[in-house]
Amino acid sequence: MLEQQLQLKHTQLRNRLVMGSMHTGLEEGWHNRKRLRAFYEARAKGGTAMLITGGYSPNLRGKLTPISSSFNSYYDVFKHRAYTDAVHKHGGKICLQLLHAGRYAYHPFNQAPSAIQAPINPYKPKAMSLGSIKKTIKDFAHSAYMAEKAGYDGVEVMGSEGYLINEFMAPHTNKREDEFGGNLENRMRLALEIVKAVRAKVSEKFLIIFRLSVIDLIPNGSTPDEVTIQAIELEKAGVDIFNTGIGWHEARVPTIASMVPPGAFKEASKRLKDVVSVPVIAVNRINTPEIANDILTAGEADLISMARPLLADPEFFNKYVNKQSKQINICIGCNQGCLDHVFKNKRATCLVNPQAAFELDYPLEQATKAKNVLVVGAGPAGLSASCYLAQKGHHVTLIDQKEQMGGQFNLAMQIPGKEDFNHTLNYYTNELARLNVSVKLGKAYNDSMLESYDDIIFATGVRPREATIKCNDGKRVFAYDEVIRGEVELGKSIAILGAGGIGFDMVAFLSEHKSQTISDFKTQWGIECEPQPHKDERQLYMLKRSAGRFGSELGKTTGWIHRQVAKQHGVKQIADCQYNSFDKNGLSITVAGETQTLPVDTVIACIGQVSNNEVLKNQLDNAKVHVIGGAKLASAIDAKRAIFEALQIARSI
Ligand SMILES: Cc1cc2nc3c(=O)[nH]c(=O)nc-3n(C[C@H](O)[C@H](O)[C@H](O)COP(=O)(O)O)c2cc1C
Ligand code: SF4
Repeated sequence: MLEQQLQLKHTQLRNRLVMGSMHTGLEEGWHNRKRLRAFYEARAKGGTAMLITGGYSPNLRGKLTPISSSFNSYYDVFKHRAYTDAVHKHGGKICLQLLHAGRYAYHPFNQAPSAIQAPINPYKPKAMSLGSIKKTIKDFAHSAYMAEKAGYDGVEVMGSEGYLINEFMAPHTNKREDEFGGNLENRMRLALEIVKAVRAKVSEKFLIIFRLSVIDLIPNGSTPDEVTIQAIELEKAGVDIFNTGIGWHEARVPTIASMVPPGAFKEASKRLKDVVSVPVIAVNRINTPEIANDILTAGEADLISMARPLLADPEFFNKYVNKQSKQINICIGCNQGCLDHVFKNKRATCLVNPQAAFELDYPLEQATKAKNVLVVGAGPAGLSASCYLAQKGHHVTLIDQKEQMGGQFNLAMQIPGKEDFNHTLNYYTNELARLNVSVKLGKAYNDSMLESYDDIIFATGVRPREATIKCNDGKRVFAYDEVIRGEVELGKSIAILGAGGIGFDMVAFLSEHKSQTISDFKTQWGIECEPQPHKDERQLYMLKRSAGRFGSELGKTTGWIHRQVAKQHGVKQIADCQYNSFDKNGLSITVAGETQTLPVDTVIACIGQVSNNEVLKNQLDNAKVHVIGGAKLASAIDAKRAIFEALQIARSI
């Protein structure tokens, strides 16, 4: 169980929860030092047993980007003392991750075992010379030595996800003919020499965690048998704990997005556990105490890594151990606030917790005077605003003209792969009760309410934009919300108008897309990893007015998955398209000047939203009226912005 201590050789972990490595964007330079310290401190204070920092390169060439962080000097030692002290003060342990990016390094000086370019990087690597390999081994050892000086309890050597060490292990990227390439013994030599060199440079009590790629999910990666041998040899070389690595960054198999069922990769940790005698950490999409405990009690791992779940809630462990699990703000795997930010060189944060990595920027202070606040609308913006305001000590009333709370959350959680939005709705429902928010459903706003409150927040959300297509023969264009709510009868040949997030969600919904787990890849483990095509009952078309690529506005880390789902289900996509009319023969469209009729029996509009803000038209000049979320701007459904604005408005009242 999560609360059990774990005695390592010389170190005791106070429980089984590890914060997985996360590069937040606060690591570089000196100016964000206090912010990063506050970020780590909050997670240590929240009860997490051990934190692993984001990846730091042991040398210049291994940096992920030219401005990414490295760790190898006394300047770094001095800077990092602040982090290790803050974590130790709260009884936690902290390890530094050493990551050499190899051919994923996004700069022209990148190096790899062989000069084979990664499909996700425009920079072709140079094959490393023997001298360069030896120097890299020394650099890892030196960084570990410095990490111990900085007060770290250990290092995690990053040997997975397709970075340098992993590239040496896999025949896919290692075509060397010297002692570091060819047979398995040679391919794993770099990993083993790094571990031995680190062990020789640090004290006996200093932990070495190795993140081992258990399943590469690329063609010509390490086979399961090879992984077994790698693990056994690495343990002999001095590894104290194994962390599980799943899939290279270039793998076309979802490994962490919301479409991945929680706990999907526990079998990978189990495979490691079966062959080593040191503790093993399970990873990826373990987002509730229940899933964590199932894995621990089944003996599938000894420790549980949660990375994003600790962005979503730094108090995860304390809430669990104090029997307040219902109060945990659960990570929904959306990547919108965290990884999608990192890929845009923005600071990582969290959709459901905009204070993550902004602890010092957006604190929520207690109100000096408790006010009466009315929140209108119980969707993402209204729910979160009510909770933040009540946390500050205000008296909050939340009304919604509907009989059900949740707004757009209710639609989102019906989409395959977005079921976890249910967690967020449950979280807010529980918090409203705990914080004594007065909730009145089925109650519409009217101006007579203005008198009774000090402040009024309109969070009335959005409704679907209606399509203006001429319809004949009793046909009608359906709105996406009525389709998701099951209010209309659908045919077998369906045109989806719009190729934004909702258009792609509609594809997953109509094709009843099923996410795959690691079991589906069992027979192909390490050999062939392309998901198998599905057999669909319905023919779907996806149309958009603009020219260009479908799904170009989707998030970097999930857009490719949505496009892959559409491909798997044989969705026919037509861009640069004008919609003319819809009748019993189908949908008339004009593409590149030519008019044609698509043989569809159903048309669904996923063409955006309009704000539901009519009720406040007369009140815009009123100083006590505030508008947030979709009611303010309906350009796209955006729960991240809604919750962020809710936090900001609560901070200002
Ligand atoms: C913002 C962010 C940055 C990350 N940076 C690193 C990193 O530097 N090194 C690493 O090994 N993994 C990194 N990861 C991956 C996580 O360690 C973890 O494997 C992944 O998020 C899945 O676990 P989770 O479902 O518990 O979040 C990062 C993840 C996120 C969300
Ligand atoms: S942004 Fe989404 S995936 Fe990232 S931590 Fe928050 S809830 Fe989880």
